[in-house]
Amino acid sequence: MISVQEALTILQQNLPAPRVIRVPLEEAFSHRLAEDICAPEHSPRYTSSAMDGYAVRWQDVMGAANQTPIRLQIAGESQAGIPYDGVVGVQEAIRISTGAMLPEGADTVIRVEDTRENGGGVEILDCRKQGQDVRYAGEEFTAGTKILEQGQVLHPRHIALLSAVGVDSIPVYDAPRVSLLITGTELAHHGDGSIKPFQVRDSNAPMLKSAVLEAGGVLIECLHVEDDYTATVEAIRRALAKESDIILCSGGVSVGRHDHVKEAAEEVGLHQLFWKIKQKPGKPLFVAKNGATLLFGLPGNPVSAFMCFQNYVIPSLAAMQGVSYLKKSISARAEVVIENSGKRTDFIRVVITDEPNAVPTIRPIPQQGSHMLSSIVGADGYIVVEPGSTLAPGELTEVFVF
Ligand SMILES: Nc1nc2c(c(=O)[nH]1)N[C@H]1C(S)=C(S)[C@@H](COP(=O)(O)OP(=O)(O)OC[C@H]3O[C@@H](n4cnc5c(N)ncnc54)[C@H](O)[C@@H]3O)O[C@H]1N2
Ligand code: MOO
Repeated sequence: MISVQEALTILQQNLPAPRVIRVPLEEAFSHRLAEDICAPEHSPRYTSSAMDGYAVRWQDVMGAANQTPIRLQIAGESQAGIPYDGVVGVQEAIRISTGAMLPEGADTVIRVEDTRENGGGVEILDCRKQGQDVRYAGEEFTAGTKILEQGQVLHPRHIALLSAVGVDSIPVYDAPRVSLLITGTELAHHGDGSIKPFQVRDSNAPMLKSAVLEAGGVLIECLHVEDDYTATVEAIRRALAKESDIILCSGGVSVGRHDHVKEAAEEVGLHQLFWKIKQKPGKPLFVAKNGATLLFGLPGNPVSAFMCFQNYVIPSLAAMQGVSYLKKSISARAEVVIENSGKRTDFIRVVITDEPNAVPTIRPIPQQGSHMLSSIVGADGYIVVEPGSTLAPGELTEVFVF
């Protein structure tokens, strides 16, 4: 059996390289940028008005006030999308809408509220400073400025920024392609109304499907096989033929007479990277490789499957999307004594309590069985405690957050 660290290192050395694809902006949501993006255009693109009002020359209106209004001639209009094509002359005003292009010759905008129209003219009743309510071309950033960094996950606000400056398609990391293979003769669908007393509802398939999506992967297919060697061989062969980056198997990796995943994987040409890690839960995790495809044989116990997904599959999927091979962690203090008197590294599920102006504290979930899903639902993360080691109350430790 190898250690947790050895397993992580082997995995890191064998990860498929990230694939870069160019996608139209409309399809970029939730992808990760593969390159820095520089703005092709200034923002704003042109100098415009921030308010509805009149575009004027500061020289003509300075000093205008309620008691001493200044009258200008209205010479035209600049509407958003229909600019005024002349030049603003002496003592002229141009009606202007919010977002409309500031006409040549004007340098200041007077809001409608600070004016009074009469006849063909307008009286300016107030003005504060030259350039008021003008938005200048390039004032946010100029063309060529770096606006987004490689690795950024594209949320709606990032997509808005890219479209505002005329980016039409972008290089992103392709979502890793994942095939799921759920093994187990005892399994029944979660919605099965005529489940037999000796059957188990399949919670790994729904969990892993959503876990893959949450980690940025794309699910190619989800196959179910009974604990049958030939069926398992065929299912893995099929997943390989689909050019999966990752084949994620559930169950059938221990030493029972009906555990076939390891032998079946080897039969179709995957070679073992490791099998069995000195850890709890998840001891029989099996990882194998064929070309650019990695196979994870997750143990069938639902908590073991989840914890192996957290500790090994998530960092792998992240690395395949251009993110360094890291797990998200925080520092926290133990509330109580936490010890590992066993022989395997223990992934102890903990509840995190935020403390005002202090380091958060943690306490273990009381029931940690690898068949008890409540041990991960009731927890906020896990700590890694080596065999024979003890955390004293108040001691700082690293917590990997779910
Ligand atoms: N003699 C030994 N037996 C076992 C060992 C060992 O070292 N020696 N290791 C134990 C450990 S640790 C684990 S973890 C399990 C892993 O076994 P498998 O990966 O072969 O998983 P299965 O036997 O198929 O199932 C185990 C358990 O999980 C339930 N299960 C399976 N699939 C699902 C699913 N999709 N949804 C919900 N529950 C599932 C299954 O019914 C079993 O109860 O092996 C130990 N045995
Ligand atoms: O890996 Mo097992 O999870 O210890 O039950």
